[in-house]
Amino acid sequence: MTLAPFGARLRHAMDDRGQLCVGIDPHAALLSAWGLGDDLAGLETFSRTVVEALADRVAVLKPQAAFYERFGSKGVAVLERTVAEARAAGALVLMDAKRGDIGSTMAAYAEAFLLPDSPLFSDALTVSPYLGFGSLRPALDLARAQGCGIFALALTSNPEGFEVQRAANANNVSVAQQVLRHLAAENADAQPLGSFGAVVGATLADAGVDLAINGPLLAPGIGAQGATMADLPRVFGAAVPDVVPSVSRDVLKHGPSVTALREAAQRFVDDVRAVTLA
Ligand SMILES: O=c1ccn([C@@H]2O[C@H](COP(=O)(O)O)[C@@H](O)[C@H]2O)c(=O)[nH]1
Repeated sequence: MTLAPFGARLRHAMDDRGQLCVGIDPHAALLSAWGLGDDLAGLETFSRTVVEALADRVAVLKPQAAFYERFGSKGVAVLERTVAEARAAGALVLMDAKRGDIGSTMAAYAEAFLLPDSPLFSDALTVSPYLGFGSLRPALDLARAQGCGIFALALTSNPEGFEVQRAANANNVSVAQQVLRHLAAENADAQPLGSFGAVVGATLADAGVDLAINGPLLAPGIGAQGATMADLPRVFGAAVPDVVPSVSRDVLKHGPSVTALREAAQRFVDDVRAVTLA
């Protein structure tokens, strides 16, 4: 069955459930705080609990692949189950794997995450455009064909990103702005929202770029990295309705109580709603 375009599915999910992405980041410190071992059993219980708590109510769940890969193939198997269970429970799954390589290799990464028969099939994938936006073509094309989404790093939430992403070409156009222009071209004419998004940190003093890409803007950095939902209007301006604020540790620290995880996520959803209605 062919999926509807990711952008349309995301818009619907955000209208229905609110603008929030919760990251599934099983840090060793969180496993310990939840009373779990830093091992495969802990990884599985942690992931299952987050899915049980949130997959039927938040718009997007974003597993961070690194925390599964550190356990090798058995950790990746937990990731496969986590993705499948989260999708089955109704969440859109954005795989945070930040893949990026020459085009021929990018095609294999795209198949790993965006081909429906793949064990890691996800609704969307984060990618790095720093081998040149054109190197992402196989992933962009496969995502479009399968009703999936792509989120390309534009202005990341970490301070170290500045020297690369704010560097400018001879026409004084920053690298980030060029990425955003490419995304806007991919989203041309898409309704109600394009499927090709950008990662723009909520931690930025201001975006300083044109964010009108007709696509979603994933905004990590809220909570543990210091940003709040109140920062969204300053960073994103008129694009706030297309922002998918992303929170990992500041929700996850409330586990393992399912109720407390749900309440924490709901507080963030309410905070975003307050900002968008202001
Ligand atoms: O610019 C970026 C891109 C991705 N991330 C990822 O988001 C989460 C943030 O976790 P918190 O606990 O909410 O800080 C994590 O998986 C990062 O790899 C980001 O932070 N910034």
